[in-house]
Amino acid sequence: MDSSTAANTSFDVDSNATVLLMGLRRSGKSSICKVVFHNTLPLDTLYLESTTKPTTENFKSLIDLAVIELPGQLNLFEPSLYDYEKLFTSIGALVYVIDSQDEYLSALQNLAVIIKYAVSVNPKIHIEVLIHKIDGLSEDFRLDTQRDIMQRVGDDLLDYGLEGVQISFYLTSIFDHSIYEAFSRIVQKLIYELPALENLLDLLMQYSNFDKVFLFDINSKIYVATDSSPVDIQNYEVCAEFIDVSIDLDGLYECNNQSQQQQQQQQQQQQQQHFVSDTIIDDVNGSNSNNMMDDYDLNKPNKPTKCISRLENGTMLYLHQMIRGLALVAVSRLEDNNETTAISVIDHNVAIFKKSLEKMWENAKFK
Ligand SMILES: Nc1nc2c(ncn2[C@@H]2O[C@H](COP(=O)(O)OP(=O)(O)OP(=O)(O)O)[C@@H](O)[C@H]2O)c(=O)[nH]1
Repeated sequence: MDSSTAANTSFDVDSNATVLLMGLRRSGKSSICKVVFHNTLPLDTLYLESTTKPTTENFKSLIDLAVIELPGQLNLFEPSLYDYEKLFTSIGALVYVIDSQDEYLSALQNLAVIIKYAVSVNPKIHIEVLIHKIDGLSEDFRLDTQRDIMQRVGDDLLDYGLEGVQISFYLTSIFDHSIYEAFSRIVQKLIYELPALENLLDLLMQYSNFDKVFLFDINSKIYVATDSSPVDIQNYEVCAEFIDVSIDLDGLYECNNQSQQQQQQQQQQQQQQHFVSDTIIDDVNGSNSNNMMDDYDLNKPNKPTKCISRLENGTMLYLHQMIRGLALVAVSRLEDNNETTAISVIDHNVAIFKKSLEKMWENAKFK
């Protein structure tokens, strides 16, 4: 990949890179925030207290994302302290959470009223519906539920004369990767220049013999972009787990005086995740003391990490830390015999990709 092939475009993020999370009480809003953005274990959300007032969380990644959660008991049309018009005009996406394990007809009525209001004050708003807690439904029943909900929402909008409104539906659960996949797709809609990023990733894939490549936000495991081939959830899972393994190995590499017990634990964890022992971890700048999570503190110097591993089935995983707490993670079915040359080519291409990303970021209007 030569540097002139890398698109020379700047990317803007939506000035409204704010997601409004709504849904009835106990639908799962706080749990989603905790699991996706704070790495809370799903079971630790069981006894979360009810949210009583709007909360905002800010996440710095490729875009500076804000997630506002409105308590389930708030009624938009009761006189209140909150300026809903201002709120709805300033958001990029409305994410409405429906508890699929519960009786959902009242949630659907509530959703239709909210959509009607949202599009009247902000016609450009993205409307995203999470059919949530699907872990409690059988495979067949999940699809039936989705069909039923989509049909009813469509009918309700028709009654309001809003048949043209675009709504995306996702089947989600905090107990598997579906919630990350849904949030990845939602966040991507707020990045204006996503097509340019996808083009760059397509080029990188083509010149580097990758089968799939993701640009991940390291902390949340949301992917902010991927190449244009379809996402296979297994590829996503293996790449997301590889980030954790790389971080663990990075820590191991950093602390020479780490106790033997900790090292054993990390080795066990690595084996559990089916990674073979020929993982190479490398600091691209030549210094050994780095931690990928450092990139989150944007005031700290950027010390990128690279990690390569071969799975038992021969697949190669390649991770390279980028800017803004992001990591490029790729899957390749590269043969063993030409590995060294191929990795040099990949390193070269990835370095060009990273420069293009830096350039895009420098030129971004909204930071
Ligand atoms: N089975 C299952 N339970 C979930 C899932 N997500 C959340 N829950 C559970 O649902 C319950 C309510 O979750 P909360 O996150 O508190 O719901 P909320 O929408 O924030 O509720 P309010 O603050 O009252 O508006 C908790 O016991 C969670 O553990 C899921 O994907 N599957």
